[in-house]
Order: sequence, then structure tokens, then C-alpha cells
Amino acid sequence: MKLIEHPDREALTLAVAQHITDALGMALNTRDRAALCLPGGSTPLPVFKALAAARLDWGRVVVVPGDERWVPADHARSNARLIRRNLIDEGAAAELVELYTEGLDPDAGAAAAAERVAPLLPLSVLMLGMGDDMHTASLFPGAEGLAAALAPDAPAVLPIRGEALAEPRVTLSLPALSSAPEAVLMITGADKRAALDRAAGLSPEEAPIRAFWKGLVVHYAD
Ligand SMILES: O=C1O[C@H](COP(=O)(O)O)[C@@H](O)[C@H](O)[C@H]1O
Repeated sequence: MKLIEHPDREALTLAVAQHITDALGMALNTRDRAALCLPGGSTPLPVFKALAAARLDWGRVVVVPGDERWVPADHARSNARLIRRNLIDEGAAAELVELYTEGLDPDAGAAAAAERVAPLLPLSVLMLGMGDDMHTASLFPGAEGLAAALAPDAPAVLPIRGEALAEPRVTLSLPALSSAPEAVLMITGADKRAALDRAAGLSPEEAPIRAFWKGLVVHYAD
């Protein structure tokens, strides 16, 4: 794991956007289409806006959320909606592959999403977020479905449930997420910085971000 500390959030945003732009540009030099996997939540929002201005051949980029809350595509908690509004509608003319399917429950929906995601693998670029509880994507410590999603032979997308979760979720599995050559983690604030330190001494079951440690580049600002 490599930690890069930035003086403030503006510098952090610019550095993460540049990191992803460079990695995507390199992927587009060697592949017809590049697959960019992005986190949800609130932290990456300024990066999405900065990325939208990047001079990339977005028509050859497919974007997929790393996880999704099982809510309709226009719901305020939808990760796909966040990506659509802040990246694609802001000018990055990429294709967005959504994980949610209207009318399916999370189990059937995860299987349907796995069929859409499998052809995108290996991912070209993986950006992750992390919660104070050390979850990443929707790999939550103690969640129902975590062990299946961490298994080496897991399908690309699986359902996740947990008492602390507001709604069921689906997540790209560890094998799908870690098909990318590296993982770029963006975190802000002292609580997440402390969670990262805590994760270093724990297992992936206890601290799912730990499953990405090898090759993980962490960008941090307070
Ligand atoms: O629920 C989620 O949380 C994490 C972290 O989100 P943040 O708002 O604390 O940045 C996010 O990476 C994940 O994709 C999302 O579904």
C-alpha cells in the first residue's frame, strides 16, 4: 500500500483526477475500450466533475459503479445516478453500465448485473472509496454475502445485506474488482485516515479494504 498525503482537498481532487486520467489514457493506448470502475458515496463527487473535463476519448470508455444500493436509477441514493449526473452529464460521453435492474430483487438483479459486468473484465482502472468501518464498494465487515463476494471464484456481482444497511445492495466481487492492475483509493478526514491505519492490522473479513492492500494507492487529505 502506498499513501500519498495532499495539503488540502483541492490538491487531492486534482491529483486523483490526474491519476485516473493517466491510467485511462494508458489503457486506451492498448485496448479498444477501457473499463473504468468508480465508487459511490459523497467523497468522489469533485473528482467526477474534474474527470469530466479530461481530454480523453470518452466514447471508448465504459464506466461501471463498483457497487449499488438497491434503489431505482433516479433515486437520490443511487450510485449510478451520482456518476451519471457528475461525470457523464458534465461532458464525459462514456457508456454507463448500471448494476440495478427495475423489477428484479437483489439476488436476480445481481445475477443480471454479473452478465453485464463480466464482458468488461479485466477492469482497466479501479477507483475505490472507503467508509469509517473500512468497507469498500459494498464489501461491509460482517455483512451477509461478504464471504461469497471475497471468494476467489465469485461471480462478478453479488448481493449484500446487513442490519446496518438502509437497503440491500449489490457489489462487484473481489475477483472482479481486483482484475484492475491497481486500485486508487480516495479518502478524506481524520476518521478515515485512522480507519486505514486500523485496517493494516486486520484481515479482509474484518476490514474489506485490506483485500486490496497489494497495489493499493491511497490519496488522502484532511
Ligand atoms: O456506501 C458507500 O460508501 C463508500 C464510502 O462513501 P463516502 O460517502 O464515505 O465516500 C463508497 O465508496 C461506496 O461506493 C458507497 O456505496
